[in-house]
Amino acid sequence: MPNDVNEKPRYAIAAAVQLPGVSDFEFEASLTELRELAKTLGYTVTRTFTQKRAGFDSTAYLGVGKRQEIRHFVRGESASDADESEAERAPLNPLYRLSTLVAGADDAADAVSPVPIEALLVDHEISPSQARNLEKETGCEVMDRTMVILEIFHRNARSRAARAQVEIARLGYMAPRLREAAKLAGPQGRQRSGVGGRGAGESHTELDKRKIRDRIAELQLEITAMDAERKTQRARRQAHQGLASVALVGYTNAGKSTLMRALTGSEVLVANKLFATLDTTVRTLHPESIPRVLVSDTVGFIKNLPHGLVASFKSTLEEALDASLLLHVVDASDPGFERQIEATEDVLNEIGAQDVPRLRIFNKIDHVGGATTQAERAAELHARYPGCIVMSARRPQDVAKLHRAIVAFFQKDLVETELFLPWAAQQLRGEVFARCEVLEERADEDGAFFRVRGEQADLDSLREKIGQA
Ligand SMILES: Nc1nc2c(ncn2[C@@H]2O[C@H](COP(=O)(O)OP(=O)(O)OP(=O)(O)O)[C@@H](O)[C@H]2O)c(=O)[nH]1
Ligand SMILES: [Mg+2]
Repeated sequence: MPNDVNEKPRYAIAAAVQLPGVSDFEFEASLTELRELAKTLGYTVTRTFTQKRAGFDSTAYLGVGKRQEIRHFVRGESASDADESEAERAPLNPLYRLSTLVAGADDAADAVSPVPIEALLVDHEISPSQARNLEKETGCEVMDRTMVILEIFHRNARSRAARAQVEIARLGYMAPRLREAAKLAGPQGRQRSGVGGRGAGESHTELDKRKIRDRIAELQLEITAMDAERKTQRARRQAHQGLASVALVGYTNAGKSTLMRALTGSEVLVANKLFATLDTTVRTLHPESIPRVLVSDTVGFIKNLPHGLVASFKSTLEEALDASLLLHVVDASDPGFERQIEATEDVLNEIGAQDVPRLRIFNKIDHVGGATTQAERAAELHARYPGCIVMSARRPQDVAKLHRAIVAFFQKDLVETELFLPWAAQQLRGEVFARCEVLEERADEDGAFFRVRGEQADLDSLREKIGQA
């Protein structure tokens, strides 16, 4: 968003534990994604600390050694500074720091960051106490994957509905963290007094927790009201135009909004950022078809989408449930696209959309690089995912192909028939063309004959009108 460019650079480091059973590829892909998420928040990740462990350290997620290494990198000091030699303390000298950067030697275990580190991003959801201990030991603010995602949603939420949904998810994330803080705070955390609106014996934390519960309830009411509004709008749309609707769903940054623009000629937000879209927008497929098709753009998915967000965005995603066809957009140029397909399908199942027909769209084929050629990748995808579409949203001929596929899906159920329009009913001629695809037209002295293709319901209602005319 607009202020990103002017903001001063902010630096962060990333850390992750590689658990047994997680492949190197999967582990790296997830870390790459965390760095992308960080970039979306305005951070540059200067270094990544990784560690293989059988499980997370219960106290502070990472093992003691790794924690010390990070502290040293961030603060230029280690836990055992007292008995450190002069040579070991040298990294504190700014000139030394600069030289390590220039030499690209910052991967060394004893390196010190040449730039101030504002945050440590952890590639898992960790417990509040793990986060706090890690923070204490490393000397910098810790954000886990969930918090990073929540923060992005928070920044990108524009509409009232999206803001309310994100706030609920954030409050849900915060609530247990308050509880932890209360436990640790001990007796001081539990001031016993009845002043300031607090009930007798109610601690600050309990008060805060109550406030959070109240706020969540209030937001939920607001959302219910907005939902009702949305439902009415949706019902009106459906009554008006029949039920032909498709929803673009898929992993964040796959190109859903770009396709939405290309398919409908509308100006929705496209950005090379994660979770650029948080609201559902609905537009008509362009050029218009018979039947008329509505296209909706939806919020993107991601691996381990925080549960609070899935729940909060359910109403937004309901648009996807209502669709007659889901266009599952996949970034074919992303080496981790299979994992992204899985993550998307998990969320779709979670919201109960498993039975909605789906068309897989492998987008960004123009962006496939490396050892595989675009033709090879396309052939491989067609073989593995029968019926899929492989395309680039940047090529008009590909967009036209997708347009045809969408129209064909909705025309499957159309019936072909003949209509006779007597000269006395010519005022309905416009309606015939609007509701049906006219394949042939001929006329005689009584009126006009049309060979048409259309939906059974539309044809029935047209015949009735003609009969009454
Ligand atoms: N090379 C290439 N880039 C594309 C293509 N389609 C989209 N992009 C780019 O990919 C980035 C993300 O596109 P969006 O359309 O915003 O993606 P999205 O799926 O709506 O993302 P979210 O709203 O974050 O879920 C943008 O920089 C687009 O310009 C394509 O076919 N080829
Ligand atoms: Mg988008």
